[in-house]
Amino acid sequence: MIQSKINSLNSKIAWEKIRADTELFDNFEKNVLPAYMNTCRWFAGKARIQKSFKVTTALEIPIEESMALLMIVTVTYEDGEIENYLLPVSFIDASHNKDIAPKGIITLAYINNKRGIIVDAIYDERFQQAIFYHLAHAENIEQAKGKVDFTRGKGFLGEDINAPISSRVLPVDSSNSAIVFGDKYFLKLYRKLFTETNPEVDMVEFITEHSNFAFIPAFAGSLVWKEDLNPDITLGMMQRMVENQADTWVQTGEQLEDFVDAFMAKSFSIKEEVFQQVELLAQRTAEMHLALYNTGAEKMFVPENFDESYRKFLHDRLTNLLDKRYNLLIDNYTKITDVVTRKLAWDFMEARELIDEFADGILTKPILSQRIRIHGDYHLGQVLATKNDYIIIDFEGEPESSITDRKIKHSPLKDVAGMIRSYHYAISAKMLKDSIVLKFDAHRVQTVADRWYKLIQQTFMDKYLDTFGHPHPLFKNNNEINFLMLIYLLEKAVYELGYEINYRPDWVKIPLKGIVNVIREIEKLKM
Ligand SMILES: Nc1ncnc2c1ncn2[C@@H]1O[C@H](COP(=O)(O)OP(=O)(O)O)[C@@H](O)[C@H]1O
Ligand SMILES: O=P(O)(O)O[C@H]1O[C@H](CO)[C@@H](O[C@H]2O[C@H](CO)[C@@H](O)[C@H](O)[C@H]2O)[C@H](O)[C@H]1O
Repeated sequence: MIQSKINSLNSKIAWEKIRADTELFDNFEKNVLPAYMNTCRWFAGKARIQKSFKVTTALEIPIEESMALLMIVTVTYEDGEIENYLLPVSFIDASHNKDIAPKGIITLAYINNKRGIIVDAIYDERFQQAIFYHLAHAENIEQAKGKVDFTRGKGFLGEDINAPISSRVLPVDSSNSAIVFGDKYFLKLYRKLFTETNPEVDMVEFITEHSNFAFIPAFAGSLVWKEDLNPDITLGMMQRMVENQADTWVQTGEQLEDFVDAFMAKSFSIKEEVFQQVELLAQRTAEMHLALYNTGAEKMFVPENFDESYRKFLHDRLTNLLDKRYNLLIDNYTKITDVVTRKLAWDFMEARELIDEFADGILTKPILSQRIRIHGDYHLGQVLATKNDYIIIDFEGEPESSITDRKIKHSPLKDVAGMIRSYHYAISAKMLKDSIVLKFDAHRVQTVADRWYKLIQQTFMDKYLDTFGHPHPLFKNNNEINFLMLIYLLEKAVYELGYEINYRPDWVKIPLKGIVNVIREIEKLKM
């Protein structure tokens, strides 16, 4: 790994003109950035062999009496792949004595005879306020190349355009960074950048501007770097801030504690309140899909058929994923020590032919259901629980897919499968607790977990489909619904197998059981 070689940066040039100091930039790229970025949670390349860090663009944003630079840092890896990251930076003079979170301090610096620190500007209040001001006034800031275009969405309240507002960084470490304004607005600054509009902005803006669906945080604005001859690059998006108790992964986990207590006391009990919540989430999910089903919409959102090219895409994707996961599983098989997990792995490996044959149905079966833009990475962690309802967030799409693939239309059943898998995870993870595993026979624990899962799955599916009413062009008939659900459940569980092998080996059993559940259903269809 590349290490930092200096403690401070020096320049005789004023900070506002710092781009002219090529020597400083060179130093920054070689000696400061690698060390700093490797400490950041949002930098996804930590485990890879890094070759270089280059500031390929530095967009200028005026801030109170100074300037912040929205740097686009291009990271090149040894295998030749590159990634672009957004790093906003500003210089804070020591005499201003600002209280900056230690993780925001990039380096000490002497700039134009002034001692200070170069910081990640999200921690600099001047930057926070400037961004809010530009969003509120929907300004364009001209750059050496193109402009930074700030837009204001329907979710931005007129009363806030000129009113003072407090700002702070949300202390949640995730793949992006968030600044919160007056507990009213949530601004996400994207860290990993893509040379196309981020799907999240497309989706949130579309739902806010073209439907009455109120269960996403309304779109309040975005900032985009636009250059005539190149695709737009989305830098950030602002939504209304949602007061929430927790996400539904946490909520479901808490409810499952009651279920586990009942099980320990030898009874099977799911509170009526739990079924009501599952139904409400299913209803909101269906309503989100109805908001996205807009036959009069522009091309990006108009519903499409299961044409040949989509069928081929879906089939290729599933079979490629299967190839990758079979190889990964074979490579890691000896690390699996648990007998039950080994047996599940065997069941999966032995079913390759059956799965391939079933997957070929994607190419050959008549499918008259339609497809639309969907959430794409839908699970319990992507839904915030408010006092009495749910708010759906994080429309960035599947983390492993390219931006172009994330914008492909699917049957909304793919989202449903994501959520059903998540319920399966919730009960399975809970049942892995030592207090249960050590006390009860594995077969009995599995039977009880299956029973919980089947009831919840059925409750979700029934309410989801009822909300659409029958028939609906998105779901031609039950045969298609069942076939597509199995395909998407399989795809998701096979994807998850990779995630668990790489990040949570103790949980490998969960997606394997999900895959084997699908195999058993396929076998039943053949009988
Ligand atoms: N509009 C919002 N209002 C309040 N909190 C939010 C909002 N959007 C996201 N969050 C919080 O920020 C966390 C990260 O948001 P998410 O959209 O998942 O970002 P990332 O893309 O960084 O994963 C969420 O789990 C939630 O706690
Ligand atoms: O939320 P991300 O987009 O980062 O998704 C990744 O991490 C998820 C875990 O946080 C992972 O989700 C899997 O585990 C969840 C429980 O932790 C479960 O609710 C999901 O159903 C399951 O897929 C996701 O697969 C991964 O891409």
